[in-house]
Amino acid sequence: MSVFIDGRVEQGSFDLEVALAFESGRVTGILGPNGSGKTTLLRAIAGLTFLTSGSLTVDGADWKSLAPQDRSVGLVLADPVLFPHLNATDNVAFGPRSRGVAASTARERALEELDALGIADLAGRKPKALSTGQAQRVALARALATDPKVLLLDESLAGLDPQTRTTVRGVLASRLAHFDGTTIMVTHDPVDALTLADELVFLEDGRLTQRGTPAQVSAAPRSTYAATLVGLNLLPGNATGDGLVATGLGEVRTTSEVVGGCWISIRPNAVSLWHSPPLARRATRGR
Ligand SMILES: Nc1ncnc2c1ncn2[C@@H]1O[C@H](COP(=O)(O)OP(=O)(O)OP(=O)(O)O)[C@@H](O)[C@H]1O
Repeated sequence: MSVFIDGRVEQGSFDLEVALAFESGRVTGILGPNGSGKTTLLRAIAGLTFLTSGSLTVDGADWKSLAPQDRSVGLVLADPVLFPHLNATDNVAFGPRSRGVAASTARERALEELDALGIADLAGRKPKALSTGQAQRVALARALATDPKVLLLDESLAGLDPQTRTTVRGVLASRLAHFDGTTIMVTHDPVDALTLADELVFLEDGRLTQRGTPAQVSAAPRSTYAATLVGLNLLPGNATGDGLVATGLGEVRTTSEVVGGCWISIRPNAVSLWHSPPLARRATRGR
């Protein structure tokens, strides 16, 4: 076990009360409706919000009263926040530098991390010359370059267009497979949850309502929210690279550039069932 939180955070009329353990080397997706306490949980682990009562330990060390800068945490928000005057390498090197690593070692580490996230070619660019997707990869590299014990992702892919999101999600999945720390990821996106997370935690109104692997939650969702979220259609397919994927149900058109064996996820509410061709007025929504 790496991160153990058993406590309460009071914020005005809202209170979060959870007892959760997160293992190192694993990715946990935190899901729940707006205002259910997901960001509050991440802020409590990062030290940006203090526990009103209870305990927070990481690898056995007491973090409850530790200042944010003394916690080994990498935090990536929805909007990439980079220093505008520094290029990508120096932005990423800033993390290890601020933890006392020598300049040349920090730059080497930064280049390694940019490479791992597939953006070594952007090393010399300043943020104003980066797209949002590229900037978010730099922000991820900066968070990872400090080798944090805990990586906190708060809707980190939310600001990306669907195609970029697919690319960054793939890069992130490959990187997290080699990350030894604990990753806790807040998302509203079922595809992020099902493809990146080893385990899902559902919070509703400040309380844990379900925890399990994606397969366990899909098989027996305990709330309407969980059922809606995980009720994805997942189809095995074979992508030909021209935007078409052959599946057992026929050809599906996608915007993804993947070629070869793949999985397609289709949200149930994206499927319409028609008694006669779509120009007819009567349609039955599929669920
Ligand atoms: N500083 C604060 N003072 C008082 N209440 C707060 C504060 N920050 C958040 N809250 C309240 O705490 C509750 C939980 O907020 P939180 O941001 O953790 O929810 P969330 O699950 O991350 O929501 P979302 O999905 O919309 O991002 C909300 O009701 C919010 O209004």
